[in-house]
Amino acid sequence: MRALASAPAKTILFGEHSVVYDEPAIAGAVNKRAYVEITESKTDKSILKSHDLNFEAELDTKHKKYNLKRGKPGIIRYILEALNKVHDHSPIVMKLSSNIPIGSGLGSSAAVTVATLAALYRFHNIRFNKKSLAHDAHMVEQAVQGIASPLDTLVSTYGGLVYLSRNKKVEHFKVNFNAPFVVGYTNKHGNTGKMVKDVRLLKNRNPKIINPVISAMGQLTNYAKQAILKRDFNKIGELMNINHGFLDVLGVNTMELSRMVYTAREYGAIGSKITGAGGGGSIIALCPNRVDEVARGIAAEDNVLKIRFTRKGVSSRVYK
Ligand SMILES: Nc1ncnc2c1ncn2[C@@H]1O[C@H](COP(=O)(O)OP(=O)(O)O)[C@@H](O)[C@H]1O
Ligand SMILES: C[C@@](O)(CCOP(=O)(O)O)CC(=O)O
Ligand SMILES: [Mg+2]
Repeated sequence: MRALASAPAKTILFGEHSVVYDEPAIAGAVNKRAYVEITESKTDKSILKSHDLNFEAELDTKHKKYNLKRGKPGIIRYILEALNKVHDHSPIVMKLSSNIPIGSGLGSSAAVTVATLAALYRFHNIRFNKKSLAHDAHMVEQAVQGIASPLDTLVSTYGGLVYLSRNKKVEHFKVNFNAPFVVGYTNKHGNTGKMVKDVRLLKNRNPKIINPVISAMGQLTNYAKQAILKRDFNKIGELMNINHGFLDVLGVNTMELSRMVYTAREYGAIGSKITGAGGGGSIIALCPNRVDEVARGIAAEDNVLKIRFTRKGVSSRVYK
């Protein structure tokens, strides 16, 4: 038997970090994906391989442990947590491929988690739907990171451009939002678990300052929702710039992220901000009629990712 699944990366337009404190957020699935294939193992060992991420590990699914043969271990924790939820510990071979920059604020952890769970459900012939899958994937991210909002796993499961409300209701934007965005990413990676914990510590030390900032980020996200519905790019850009300032206040900005954010504005972006957890990773810039200029400006020192929003969420199938 061979089970296959894939799930998209995402970019957060508004509300990263504040979404962890139940404020609303807006994020969209993008056309970069993680792919997982599961087959029965011909030996008594479970193996996880990734050519794209250049790692190979032997998995001990019973004890959530692994023996790394080569590469970096980080993302394996999400896979082991997913296996522990669903798998019966029979020996399998898992192959992971991905064209999502990892640890870059584009939700590779959520895409890998959603694709792994969907492939496992297919492999074991377990019924699932998007609601249950998004929920289980969120539980995996939470278990690995300690703190996580449901945003990334929801977007990776459902696809499309999504508004997540304060009470965790998902609204899908009906607009065809092919806005001219550029994503820039640096070679310095962030770690979501660490960034989210650092924000919590800052908030605990300075509640009277940070709590109002977090609620202002929620308010800003609600204004942004109206601006997106009206396709008011100037307003969206203005709100992105304010959101970036708030993320800086939360301490998740870095020299490289600042460089990309201000380079984008210098080359004509009407709004630019960190996207994702920060501490390294990516920025997103809104640049009507200036996409090529902004991309060239960022590429002088960092990397540019050509992304398009996609309606395509998780997809999976099985061959018997
Ligand atoms: N080259 C790599 N190979 C395997 N895992 C990695 C590699 N680089 C980073 N990781 C891990 O991948 C995970 C990325 O998740 P996260 O920090 O949420 O970022 P994102 O979801 O934005 O990509 C982290 O657990 C990190 O340790
Ligand atoms: C910072 C946060 O809001 C988004 C993290 O996204 P990413 O893992 O950096 O792609 C955390 C969360 O929502 O769980
Ligand atoms: Mg992540």
